[in-house]
Amino acid sequence: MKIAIGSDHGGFRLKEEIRGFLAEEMELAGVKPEVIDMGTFSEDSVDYPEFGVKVAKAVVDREADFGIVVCGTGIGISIAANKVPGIRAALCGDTFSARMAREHNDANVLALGARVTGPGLARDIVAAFFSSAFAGGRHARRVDMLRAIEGQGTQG
Ligand SMILES: O=C[C@H](O)[C@H](O)[C@H](O)COP(=O)(O)O
Repeated sequence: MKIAIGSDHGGFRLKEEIRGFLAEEMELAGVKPEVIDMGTFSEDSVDYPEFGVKVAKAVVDREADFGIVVCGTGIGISIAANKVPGIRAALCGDTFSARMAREHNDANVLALGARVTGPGLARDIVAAFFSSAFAGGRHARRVDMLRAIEGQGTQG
């Protein structure tokens, strides 16, 4: 499974930590990940929309199966990712939300706030997200409605 990951300067350190533990956590879920790091690559100040969109485009262009985006709060970068049609980015600060984001919303991007969520909890959130699967059924109808709002029909 390919995972695109990106952050601004506020999320840089947590992005680096996630890169470190992602393989370990996902292999526990029986998945071998390939991580595509889309930056940023230092703590120098940058603008979160650039990195949210880079990760989102990698997902809709199918260069990656999922994305992870990180900024200070996770808010700005998740808003940016969600501007790209086909993206369902979920800002998660707890493991229940991470599981529901996959099971109910078929989220394809996980957003985290590095100034809100510590690395230990972030690790558990990542594990919960990637060990959960879309439940379909009534939720598929609702996700189709989200796609319709984008004017994309049922594709994407
Ligand atoms: O939603 C936006 C993010 O939290 C950014 O990481 C934050 O706004 C960056 O703030 P600053 O430029 O003060 O580090």
